[in-house]
Amino acid sequence: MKWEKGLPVWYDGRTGIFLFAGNRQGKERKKMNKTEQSVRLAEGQVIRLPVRRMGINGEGIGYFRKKVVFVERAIPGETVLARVFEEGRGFVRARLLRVLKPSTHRREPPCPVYEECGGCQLQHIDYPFQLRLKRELLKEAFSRYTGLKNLPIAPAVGMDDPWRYRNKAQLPLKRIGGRVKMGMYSVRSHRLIEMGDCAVQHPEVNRTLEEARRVVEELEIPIYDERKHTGSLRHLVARIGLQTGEVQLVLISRTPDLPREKSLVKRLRECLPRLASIVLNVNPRRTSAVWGERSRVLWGADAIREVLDERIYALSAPSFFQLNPVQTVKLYDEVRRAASLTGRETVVDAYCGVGTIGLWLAPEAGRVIGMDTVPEAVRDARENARRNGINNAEYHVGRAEEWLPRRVSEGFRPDVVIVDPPRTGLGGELIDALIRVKVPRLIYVSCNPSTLAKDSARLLEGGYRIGRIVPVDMFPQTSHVEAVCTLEWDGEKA
Ligand SMILES: C[S@@+](CC[C@H](N)C(=O)[O-])C[C@H]1O[C@@H](n2cnc3c(N)ncnc32)[C@H](O)[C@@H]1O
Repeated sequence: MKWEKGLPVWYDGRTGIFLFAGNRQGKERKKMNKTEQSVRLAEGQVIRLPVRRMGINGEGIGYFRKKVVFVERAIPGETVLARVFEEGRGFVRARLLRVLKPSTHRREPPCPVYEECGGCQLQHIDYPFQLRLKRELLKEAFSRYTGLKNLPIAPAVGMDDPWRYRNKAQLPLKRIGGRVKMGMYSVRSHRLIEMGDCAVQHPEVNRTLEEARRVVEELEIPIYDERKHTGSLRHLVARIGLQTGEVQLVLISRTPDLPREKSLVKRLRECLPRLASIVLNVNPRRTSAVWGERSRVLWGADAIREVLDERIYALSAPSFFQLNPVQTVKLYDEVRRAASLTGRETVVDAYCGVGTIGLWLAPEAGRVIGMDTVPEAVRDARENARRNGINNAEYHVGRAEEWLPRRVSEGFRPDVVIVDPPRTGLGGELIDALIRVKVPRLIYVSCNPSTLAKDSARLLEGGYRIGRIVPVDMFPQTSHVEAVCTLEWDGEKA
């Protein structure tokens, strides 16, 4: 007999289950017949689990009696003791109790709030192994959705220093007692975890947010209460141009104005001399979405500037921009390599944001056409083309899944199409249009291995073949994976 957290336990070698004395589930389980035991794995049971691989959310995954078991903070290669806390269809979630056989890649997470904060998932794993696991995630996703096992997936392109890389953070606020608190929500909850000096955010982003929080508290700006849907200020957002040092602060409010707005702007400017822009974004809805549709500049410029490899980019508050500028250069270089342009091609930059990828390629292309649904981003893209002396690029406001099929039906035939969609992936209409148009080179930039692999499976069925897949680590310490997947039109197959 062993002891676990003050309870005597028996290990049943046949089932691999630890049975607690006095535990109803344990007693009932002893009475079950063999078939029942092979399928039931109830809440509270403690199991011994060899961890086989990493899940998309960074959890360790093992298999127990044909069920997939997810255990947060367990590392592939380890054997752990875990307690089941949730049973789903064909899977269970279990909490890590003890690591019986630790991985050589396990390390002490440097962040003091790592266990509570939902921001990072891999700080307990050394960085080289994080990169290997991310590559494996892509491999598994492609194997599951396309059935292809030996795809040419390159080693993940990592960072020399995988800390303090994030150029932007958006944090919710809460008034608790007399204090204004700010932080991340802990996993699967709205419990606010104060983060202090976040180890993956740029120090200037941390400083801007903390100073702004202090000023908001000092001026007693009313904070939004999500339960009652009252108060004003919901989130603070800070973004920095790493090369220019310019900082933008966005105040996201339920109400169209903030009380003491003038004093607030004055104090923020006094406390934060690197601010180049203060914007109020209004989100009056009862929603967990952070951003509202309308923005108003309270002070300074409407956009900050960033420089990537000698190109300058304007970034308005609502426009998307990659969160890790150091890796963005490597990501776009990878896209340029994949495109292998000769100067004559027509290139489509679908989901273009502020035009970054298209402008990276424009000097080597005949013509670049980009589109995005956010009007501010398209305005930035046009301005960015002008500022960089690029006159063969045009940008449109529109949905890629509507724009491209319409143009294809009018006879438009691009040579290279780059798609860089949100996590949800490409729409069916866009995939159909890409199959109809038979693009010689289709470059899919993705931040979600599952949708990338699912969409690729449909493109493969339609006549494309996969050239190369390169993971680029845009988000060290987290389980997120970015990849550049090159697809080529396979004339023979079609
Ligand atoms: C992952 S970002 C990529 C942006 C850009 N390629 C870059 O590297 O910065 C996705 C972009 O798609 C835009 N977007 C979302 N849905 C869209 C759609 N249906 N059609 C076109 N653009 C869309 C978003 O506004 C965002 O700018």
